Amino acid sequence: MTVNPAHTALWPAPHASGAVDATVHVPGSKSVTNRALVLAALASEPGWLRRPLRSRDTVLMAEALRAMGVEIEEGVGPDGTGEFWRVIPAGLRGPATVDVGNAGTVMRFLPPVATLVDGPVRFDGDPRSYERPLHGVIDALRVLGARIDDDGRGSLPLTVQGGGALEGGPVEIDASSSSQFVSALLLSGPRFNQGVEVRHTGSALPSMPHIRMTVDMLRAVGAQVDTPESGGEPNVWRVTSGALLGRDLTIEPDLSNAQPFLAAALVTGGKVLIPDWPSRTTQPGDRLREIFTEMGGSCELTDFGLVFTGSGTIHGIDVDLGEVGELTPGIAAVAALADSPSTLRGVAHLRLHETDRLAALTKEINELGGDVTETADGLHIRPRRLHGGVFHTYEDHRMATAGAVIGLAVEGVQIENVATTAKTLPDFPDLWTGMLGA
Ligand SMILES: O=C(O)C1=C[C@@H](OP(=O)(O)O)[C@@H](O)[C@H](O)C1
Ligand SMILES: C=C(OP(=O)(O)O)C(=O)O
Repeated sequence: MTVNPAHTALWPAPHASGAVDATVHVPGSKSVTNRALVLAALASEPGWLRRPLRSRDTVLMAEALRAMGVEIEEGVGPDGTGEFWRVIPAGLRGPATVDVGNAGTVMRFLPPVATLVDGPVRFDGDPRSYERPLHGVIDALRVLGARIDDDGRGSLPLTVQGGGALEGGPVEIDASSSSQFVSALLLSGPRFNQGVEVRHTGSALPSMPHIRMTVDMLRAVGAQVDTPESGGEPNVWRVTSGALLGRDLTIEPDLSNAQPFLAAALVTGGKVLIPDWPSRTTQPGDRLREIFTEMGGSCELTDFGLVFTGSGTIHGIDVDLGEVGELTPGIAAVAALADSPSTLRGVAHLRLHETDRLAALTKEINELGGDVTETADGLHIRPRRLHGGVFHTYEDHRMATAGAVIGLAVEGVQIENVATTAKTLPDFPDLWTGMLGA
């Protein structure tokens, strides 16, 4: 096997010489871009995505849809409106091959789409994608009428034998390992003959804001969705069969990718402006306004965006992150630099994310001299004086950005494979050094 030199390269994380004072334009949301691509591909007329995120996860999604017959034109709009993708739906056809990389959104959102394809669709991806849970989607699709060939482990690689249509109807799943199981079934639900009714039967469902994002975006393209919040039964979502509209959607900045920049303000006692921070959003990153305020900063949502200011002091926090699990690595990094201990709870499912994030954070922070212990569902972090060293990233974009946050305060931190940030934020190294005025 050849080793990609980018994976072993070390990036010296810049150390902040003073308080940051910067405006950072954060590219579009991964979660919104990939939902918008799927919904536009399933619509009955063309649609537009403006300022889509262009990163490994979203390019994989676009390529996969193209492989199934969808046309996606790329261009640049007039007057600083940025890039756009014009999605032209077509009769979905196979045979097709889909590379999911290590994108949860691709590996979970597309098998339901593939049941609508006329022909087989083969799914494969990075080695880690074989380990990430997919059984909820596979088992549910079989109950709803799909034919899927896998090796019996309920995971990748697999082939969906698309029949051009799916019966749909009611299905029970345990989505406690990933909210994306629910989102996946709902997104394609309008195109199933009987729509879909998803009943979650397991223990706590993580990442509820991401399910709300799915529901909001479905409704915005004309789908009828009944949810627990709209008076339905707890843990039951129902999508009615019907045509979807093509829309013109401007993608919000990725608020989870804004996290390291907000953390920089907190860690250096500085100030960061994130333009275009939405006043209303389903993105989990919006919770950072509250979490990082409790950890010592303050924020103001202005006409220009979110202004986040650090006070020079960082406090520990005791917080349940079950709803906003993808924020955990960045919060752990800040917590390791705080003036008191932290407990991060409700995130056992992070053991099956891009890497086992609880083990990775514990090992890497402790190797810099930290004192982190894993609990059954999270982390205890007791801040200690840290020293430089290599921060390994395990092909996890959020490990890389978490290491960069620590590097601001600790001299001599080197991030292994910073290029892994390309999963959702290929511009990270440039945005980071730009923020620091380097
Ligand atoms: O639907 C989505 O866009 C996401 C849902 C969450 O997944 P899990 O529920 O698997 O944590 C989140 O962590 C992931 O980054 C994006
Ligand atoms: C868990 C994440 O990604 P994925 O969409 O691959 O699940 C993440 O981005 O933190």
